[in-house]
Amino acid sequence: MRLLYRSLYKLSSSLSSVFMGSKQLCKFTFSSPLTHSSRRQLSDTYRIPFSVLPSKPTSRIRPFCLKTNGYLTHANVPRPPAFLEDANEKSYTNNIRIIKQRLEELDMDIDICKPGQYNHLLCPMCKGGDSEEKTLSLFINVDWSSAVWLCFRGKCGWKGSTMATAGSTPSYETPNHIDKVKIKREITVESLNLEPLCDELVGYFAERLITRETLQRNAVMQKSYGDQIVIAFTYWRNGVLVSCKYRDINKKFWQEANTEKVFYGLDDITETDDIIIVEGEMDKLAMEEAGFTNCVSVPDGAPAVVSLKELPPEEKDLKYQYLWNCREYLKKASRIILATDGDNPGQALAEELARRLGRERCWRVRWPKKNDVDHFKDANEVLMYLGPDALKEVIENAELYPIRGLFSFGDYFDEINAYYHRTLGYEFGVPTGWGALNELYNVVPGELTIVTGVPNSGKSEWIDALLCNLNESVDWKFALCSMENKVREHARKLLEKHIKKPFFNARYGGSAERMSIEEFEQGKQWLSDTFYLIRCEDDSLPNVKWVLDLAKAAVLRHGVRGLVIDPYNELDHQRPVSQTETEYVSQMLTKVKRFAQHHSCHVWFVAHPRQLHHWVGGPPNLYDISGSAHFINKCDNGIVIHRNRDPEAGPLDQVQVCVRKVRNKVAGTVGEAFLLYDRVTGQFMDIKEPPPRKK
Ligand SMILES: Nc1ncnc2c1ncn2[C@@H]1O[C@H](COP(=O)(O)OP(=O)(O)OP(=O)(O)O)[C@@H](O)[C@H]1O
Repeated sequence: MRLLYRSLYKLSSSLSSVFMGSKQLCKFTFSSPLTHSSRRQLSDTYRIPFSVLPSKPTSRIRPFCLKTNGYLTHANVPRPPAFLEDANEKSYTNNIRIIKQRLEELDMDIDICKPGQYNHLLCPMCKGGDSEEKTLSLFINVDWSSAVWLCFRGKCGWKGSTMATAGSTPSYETPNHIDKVKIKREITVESLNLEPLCDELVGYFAERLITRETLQRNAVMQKSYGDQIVIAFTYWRNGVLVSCKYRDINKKFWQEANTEKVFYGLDDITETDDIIIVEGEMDKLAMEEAGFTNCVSVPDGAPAVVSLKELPPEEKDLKYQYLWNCREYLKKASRIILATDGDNPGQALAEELARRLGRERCWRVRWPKKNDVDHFKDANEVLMYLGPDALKEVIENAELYPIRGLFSFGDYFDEINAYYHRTLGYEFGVPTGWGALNELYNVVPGELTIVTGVPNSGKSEWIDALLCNLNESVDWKFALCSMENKVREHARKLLEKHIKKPFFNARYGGSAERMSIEEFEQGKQWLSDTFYLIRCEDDSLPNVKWVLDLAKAAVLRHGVRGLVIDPYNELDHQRPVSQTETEYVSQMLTKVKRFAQHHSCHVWFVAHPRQLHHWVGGPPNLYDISGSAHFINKCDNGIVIHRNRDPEAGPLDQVQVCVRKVRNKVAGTVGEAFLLYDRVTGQFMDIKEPPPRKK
């Protein structure tokens, strides 16, 4: 029996040591003198039926399989035999001391923990998430020989183990086994053999305008590696040395292994609302020379580019662990100035920091110009070349970190200046070519004009004439989506307006001479150079997106400045059943306007009025447009084209251009103008001075 217990104890010890390294189910066989039955009994009793680092928090983690609900009670935890306790009292006390120390080093609060049972603690990695639940399950062996833990919070899953063997270190990792977290070592200036800076190194810093006082306040030291001396930047937290980073003469950096990742200069931001973050220790020291001690440096430099991935959960955000480790310091800050390097990695770092700290409280700096092309790169360069006052000015002139979608007018000053000085072009709009409309309607790039009128009022003709005028005056080109027109007929109408002669010798031409073949050939070239046709080749109806995509191609490929969609009802307007026509029209017009604005392109959109029941021959109202009041609400300009059809009421060739809406007062105002329509050439003319018809 005594022998059996001795073997048991031996087994228990050997189990402990295997326990740490194995991720497998541990089963042990015994060498003689155990009998088969005692071996089975022992095997059953001392099997450790769980992986030390289980992939799932299942029942496999229950030691000794004695409990059905996953938790052990004092009563059913097997205890070592009493005489062994006596015999190993010293080792038992030693175990407690070591295990306690190891777990406390990992920030586990084990004062309330009992061995031989599952203890529920706040996980030092995830702090229990937002709810701050005690999600860490810690099991300490009854004899304090080892401990194992697992955080049951899905996002964390931190797990690990440690044992009381001298010289061993705890091991722990996240469920994916990729985020191996380094063990935090206790270090001191003495244990790292750090020494005060020698005069040569003080001189080296002096060349960079870093004074001895600044070096002393920041406890910059040195360390000897054989005959080489390197700079030691000491990292402190609450006055305790937590890490040390070295820099050799070749600007090579390395950090003390297994130490905590925190900001350099952390203790300088304990009480500050404003924090400056820089990219290197030298920059932190440079900031101090400019009068800013509320500055910290990142410990690891900058990433090459901004990650395109979603932000990882903080426990997996290993590159930026220092941010999370210093969260308490950063929480309080209301203004964080990101004074990272001006190069691409520096800017990528600023973006990564801003993503994590919240853009709304971040600011950024603009490094001054070095010459016509380059800017200074960082704080130390500015200090060295321009001095502390210039560096101070850089920080004082820090600007709000941009937030996508949130702007100030200041962001647009270039554009506003250009508008004021009229260097953009067409600020007042392009005159239509008809004096009668000069005060009422001018064509501004980026605006949307809705044109309506009863059928056959001459809407399409008027728009075509307008395009010809604009081409003549400012050489604009246009994309035409005119579904009702046959191409050849549309060509005829445009050519007649351009050449100012009828296309055919036909009835409508009267005595006017037909355009010559030369004029026709020249006109064809003009057509090709001026208009780009958006047409659906098959029978299906195009939708607005399709039209706008092609118009965009016409803008980029041919530089068109105007798009005509004539008429609206010839497009495909299928919409989801849940969407009303009003909602659809609103969204559709938003897309059209966005296109116009983005491409600085004027869009004319022809929309028919709904059936007018009691029409007495007058021009319709913009609100009569079939479909939705959004046509009038959303457009920049609303024009009704109307013509007199009653010989009693006035001349039949008179066309009324009713400008019913002008949003941009620079470009016009509401009012009416009358033009004459020349049926032979399709030209529209001012009434007072009709242009001579070419014979
Ligand atoms: N003031 C006018 N006097 C005589 N005929 C005109 C006048 N204005 C247009 N027309 C003629 O009316 C016809 C239709 O013109 P247009 O296609 O421009 O009208 P619309 O308003 O666009 O028609 P719809 O609403 O059917 O598309 C053309 O043959 C055109 O020559």
